[in-house]
Amino acid sequence: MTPAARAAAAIGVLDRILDGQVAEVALTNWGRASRYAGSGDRAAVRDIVYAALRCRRSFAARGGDGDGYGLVLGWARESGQEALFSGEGHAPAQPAKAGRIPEGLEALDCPDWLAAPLQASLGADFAAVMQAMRHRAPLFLRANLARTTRDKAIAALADEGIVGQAHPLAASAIEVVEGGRKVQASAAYAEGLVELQDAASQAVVEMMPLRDGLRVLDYCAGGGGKTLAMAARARLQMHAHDAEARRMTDLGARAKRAGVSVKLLGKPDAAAPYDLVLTDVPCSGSGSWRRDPQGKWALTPERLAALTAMQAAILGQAARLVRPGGVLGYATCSLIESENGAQVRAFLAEHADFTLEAERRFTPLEGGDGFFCAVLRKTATP
Ligand SMILES: C[S@@+](CC[C@H](N)C(=O)[O-])C[C@H]1O[C@@H](n2cnc3c(N)ncnc32)[C@H](O)[C@@H]1O
Repeated sequence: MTPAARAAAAIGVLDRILDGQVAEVALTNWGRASRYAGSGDRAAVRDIVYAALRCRRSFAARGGDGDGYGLVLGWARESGQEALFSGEGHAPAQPAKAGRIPEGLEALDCPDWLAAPLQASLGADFAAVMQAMRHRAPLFLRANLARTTRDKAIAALADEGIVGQAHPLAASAIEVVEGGRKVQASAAYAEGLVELQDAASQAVVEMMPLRDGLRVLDYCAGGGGKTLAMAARARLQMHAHDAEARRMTDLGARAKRAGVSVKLLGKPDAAAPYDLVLTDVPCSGSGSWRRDPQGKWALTPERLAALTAMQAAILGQAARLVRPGGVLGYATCSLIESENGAQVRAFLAEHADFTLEAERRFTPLEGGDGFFCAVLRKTATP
């Protein structure tokens, strides 16, 4: 496919997404219907689609319209490729609208209602963080320290043409700078030497005070990213639970590949009390909008309020499962204060038997996704 035909394909995919399809579904459907498209074409179309979803507001301004055509034209204008819109062959039609240079929140691709809460949380970093969110996230791997060292994992990846560099956010973090598309087919991945995991997500796990022998529960395990990262750090009695058990379907196989043992629990209190309970709660996902840009535009004040209520309920339930003297970890991939520090302070106001031991916020300015993590200690006497 020519670059212009790829732009035209991206327009079609974006129109499906704007009609309500999930981005991944729309891309898969397009791929199935376009047998002529090679892997390079698919990757290029995907990149344009995701860029347009991340920068939906500013590209609509530049392209003169918020439909697929306008968004891809906005992308082409921002990246100096307007000549792709020639109307010749498979190229998109020549532009009829001039568009305009986006300004303020529009230029930052920030929904109006989110500016106040994000400015309140991020302060002087607000504009830089929103700018960073306009670009794709780096690809990070976690060296599985249960099986290898980070340096050996980097060497094993290099043997397969994948160039990785140690990243300062976490002792296990590797940033892939070349050959990222080969990772999932690599022997290093198949043998469990590395896992796909954001660097800040790894840093959150490093904040958990883990040591051999501890009885640990990952209360919101989902696919098990943090479960496996915790299990790799020490010889734990590791338990995983999720309200939607089907999310943990692959966790057994992933644990086996990683060489760690995890017990899946239908009921979180089945093995209580625990030395440490991690609650990686459902959240706005505002820290990972680079990877899931549809979430930025779909979030509403009502949804945010429902999420904060759910987070408070989960914290309260999980707190009861921690043994006296044990630890409750609280994590979100959010940059919004009501889900982070404010949530922890509200918990502490109601739970006099807990104290705050550590708290940290991560933003994309450090390279990884936006995250928040608090470590809460339960008093030793019940
Ligand atoms: C942010 S995701 C977890 C991601 C996972 N820890 C990881 O690192 O891959 C939040 C998870 O919480 C689960 N969840 C939602 N409500 C819950 C509840 N009341 N109790 C336990 N899990 C819940 C969701 O099903 C979802 O899988």
